[in-house]
Amino acid sequence: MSSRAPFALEIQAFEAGSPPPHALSIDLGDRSYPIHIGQLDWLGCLAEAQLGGRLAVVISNPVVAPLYSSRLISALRTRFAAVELHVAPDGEVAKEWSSLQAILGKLADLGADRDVVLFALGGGVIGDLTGFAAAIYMRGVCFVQVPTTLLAQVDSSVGGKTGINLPQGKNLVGAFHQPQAVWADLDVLGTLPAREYSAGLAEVIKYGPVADPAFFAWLERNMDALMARDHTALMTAVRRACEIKAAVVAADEREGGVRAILNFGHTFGHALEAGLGYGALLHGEAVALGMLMATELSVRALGLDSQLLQRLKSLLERAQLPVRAPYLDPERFLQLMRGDKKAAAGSIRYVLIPVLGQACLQVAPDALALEAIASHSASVTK
Ligand SMILES: NC(=O)c1ccc[n+]([C@@H]2O[C@H](COP(=O)([O-])OP(=O)(O)OC[C@H]3O[C@@H](n4cnc5c(N)ncnc54)[C@H](O)[C@@H]3O)[C@@H](O)[C@H]2O)c1
Ligand SMILES: O=C(O)C(=O)C[C@@H](O)[C@H](O)[C@H](O)COP(=O)(O)O
Ligand SMILES: [Zn+2]
Repeated sequence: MSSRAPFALEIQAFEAGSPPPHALSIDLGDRSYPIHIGQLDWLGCLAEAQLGGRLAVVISNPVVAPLYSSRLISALRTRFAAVELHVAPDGEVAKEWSSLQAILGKLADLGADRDVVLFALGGGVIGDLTGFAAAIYMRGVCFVQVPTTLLAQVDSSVGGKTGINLPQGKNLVGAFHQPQAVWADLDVLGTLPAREYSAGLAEVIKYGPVADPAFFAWLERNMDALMARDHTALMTAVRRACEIKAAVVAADEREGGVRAILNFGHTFGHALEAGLGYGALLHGEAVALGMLMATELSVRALGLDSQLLQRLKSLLERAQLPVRAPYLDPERFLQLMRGDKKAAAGSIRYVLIPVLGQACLQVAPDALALEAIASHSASVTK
């Protein structure tokens, strides 16, 4: 098997000790935008973004809207003549055509023109759905990400990947469309259920193996504080995750190369999500399992030191994430992975780890991939 060179990535060194500034910026030329992190004043963020006008539409869901929409709507009323709320269904199942159509229909019914601004108030599902609606309504309108899950704050709200699922695979329909700003208010995480919080930690952990050994070691030292939702630890983790994601996206917005490293664990994970039925596993849980499988494959195919596999497994366990996948028929698993967007010329390309902190995109024999899957899966349907 030919071995690919790891992607090169330049990121600022990780400094856990220094007090983090509360706003980052993602450098995309005239489409650059701020990522605000911390205890936020949404009015101030809005003023800084210089957003205002005739109509703002908040897109949320039945869980998040009762918690946070009135606070957001009050802030928006100071700068928009009209503010409307649209409540999409909750959960992964909402990332589909009917939810998208309902948003687009609502915008048209409201008489929204190209100056409308959408606000995605929710987790990654609401962010992906709202972003896609913003990308295609009147061929593109502005939107702001107001992420309310840990996963959305550390990953999905940044970088402009938007879209919906098909039964055949995750995120198979979508667009790259960058938001105007990201407002990651750590206070809203107080109401997040424990299982969802853990799912977010999976995407935090992801950044270590592919880009940042020092951050990985910091996570090992600070997982207990993170599990206790300690504010300082959380601030450091969210900020570092966004810093890495912003650097990767700025280097390769449309995933022609290095951006693929953010897909570590996702070839396996997305297959689990689609194969078991959307919502059976949370996205972060599927990514946790996928990272174990991809690391196992890296050991078997690239000779990665198996110590990393043990370290990763132990960190995932401490984050209360699953480390054994439910059974999925191996042929179905492979079939779903062949539909992954990174596949080329009929071959599945995996994000693998030749050495801690570096990643490459690599074809591997199906037999090895099946061994990696079997090593971290239940052997039969329960
Ligand atoms: N675009 C990207 O770059 C990107 C990156 C990672 C993941 N994703 C996508 O994100 C989705 C997963 O996102 P998620 O994990 O945020 O799931 P989610 O959006 O379904 O939110 C998880 C659950 O938490 C609830 N919730 C949200 N905020 C809450 C709060 N503050 N308090 C109480 N409950 C709250 C939601 O209603 C939901 O039930 C997947 O579809 C995944 O494919 C996209
Ligand atoms: O931003 C990216 O790039 C990512 O790959 C982040 C992933 O965590 C995320 O789940 C993303 O939605 C996956 O994208 P896809 O292109 O594999 O559908
Ligand atoms: Zn993901």
